[in-house]
Parts: sequence; C-alpha cells; structure tokens
Amino acid sequence: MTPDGAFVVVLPVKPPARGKSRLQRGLPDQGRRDLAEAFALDTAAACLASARVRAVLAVTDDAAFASRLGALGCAAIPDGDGSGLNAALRQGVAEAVRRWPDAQPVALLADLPALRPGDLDAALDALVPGGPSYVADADGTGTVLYTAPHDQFDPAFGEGSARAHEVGGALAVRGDLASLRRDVDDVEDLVTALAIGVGPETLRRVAELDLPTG
Ligand SMILES: Nc1nc2c(ncn2[C@@H]2O[C@H](COP(=O)(O)OP(=O)(O)OP(=O)(O)O)[C@@H](O)[C@H]2O)c(=O)[nH]1
Ligand SMILES: C[C@H](OP(=O)(O)O)C(=O)O
Repeated sequence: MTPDGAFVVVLPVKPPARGKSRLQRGLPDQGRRDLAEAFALDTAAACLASARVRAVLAVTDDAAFASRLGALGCAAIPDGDGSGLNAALRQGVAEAVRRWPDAQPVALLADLPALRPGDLDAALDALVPGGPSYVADADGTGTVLYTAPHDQFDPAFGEGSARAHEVGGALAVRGDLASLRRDVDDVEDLVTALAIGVGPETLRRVAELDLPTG
C-alpha cells in the first residue's frame, strides 16, 4: 500500500459464520469458518502489500471480524441494505469515493488465499484506463476482480459473472495471474491454491485441519 497508489480495493466479506458454505462439504463447520476468515485476512494482506493500492476498504456485517481487518490496516464499513454482494460493493464504492476521491475503486473478492501482490499489481498495470475491466477466475466463468471509474462502476458478480461483465462492456485482463485468478469455493480449489502457495493465515488453518498441502 502506498500513499500515492492509484487504486482503492473494496473487499467484500460475508460474515465468516456463514460464508464459504461450499467448503462445508468435506470439512467440519469450525474449519469452514476458520478458513473463510483466513482467506479474507490473506487476501487483505496481499492487497495492503500492493504498490498500486492506496487503501483497502472491507465491506462486512461482522463487526468483530472488521476489527481484525482493521488491525491489519484495512478500513471497514457494514454492507448497508443487506441485499447481497453487488449492493454491498456499490455501497463500498460510494464510501471509497468519499474517502479517496482520486483513487479508482477495485472490487476484489476475499476468497483469494494464494494472492500475491505482484499479480494484483500486474493486473492493475494492464488495465485500459477510462472504462471498466475485469479479471476472470481460473475456471473462466466467474470474476475475481472488477474495476471501473466510479461513475461507471456497475458490478455483476454472481454465477456466470465473467460473461456478464463482458456483455456490460468491461475488458478482460489477460495474462497468467494464477495467484489472482484462484478463488477458493470448495476443498478441490483449496488444494489447487495450496499448490500455488497460500498466505500464512490459510497455511496455519490448513495445518490444523490436516489437509493435503499440495
Ligand atoms: N459483504 C458481503 N460480501 C459478500 C456477500 N456475498 C458474498 N460476499 C463475498 O464475496 C466473495 C465471493 O463470494 P462467494 O464466492 O459466493 O463466497 P461465499 O458466499 O462466502 O461462498 P458460498 O457460501 O460457498 O457461496 C467472498 O469474499 C464473500 O465473502 C455479501 O452479501 N456481502
Ligand atoms: C461471486 C462469484 O463467485 P463464485 O461464487 O462463482 O466463486 C463470481 O465469480 O462472480
């Protein structure tokens, strides 16, 4: 994170008590919850280490977890009307524009435990300025990152969001960007992320769970 970074990351985090429910298949509930927290903490830490990122604004309705993100250096606000991910992102961007008016908002999902600051910087460096862009997930159907100047910010996260962002006029960011594209929805994704290399919080939780380390 640099004082002159051009981007502010808006990081949505569903309360870990109920997030990452697809990890439930194959893991105890406490393990799911611990991993949901660890993914968000590792994603936030990678963003905070990015040279292109001025600030990270978490959007979460879990006030206690917001404090933990705050201890890392994130700002945090609650979701707002509770009507889902895209609404929470819009709320986050409205606040980000108030706090950092000259930084472009970047919506980045908080389930990227392998994220490396260099891949985030590379994606942000590759954007065509002046319009919306997105980074598809490793499967090519979802989206891990969406950004646009704030007056064009119109996220369409959800099933098939890569196509939805494309149809909405956003440009796909090309390149390997393996650590950025690896979102983790289930245990199989987690094993793939472990092979790339995950952050310390996720590694610690995985060790407790005795999962394969790739
Ligand atoms: N603040 C906020 N974040 C959300 C919301 N829905 C999803 N997210 C976050 O958006 C990212 C991607 O969401 P999903 O991959 O669907 O994650 P999830 O909803 O925790 O996972 P599942 O329960 O398995 O669908 C994760 O970082 C979630 O924490 C929401 O309503 N509010
Ligand atoms: C939010 C969604 O993530 P998924 O739940 O499909 O991983 C998306 O890719 O837009």
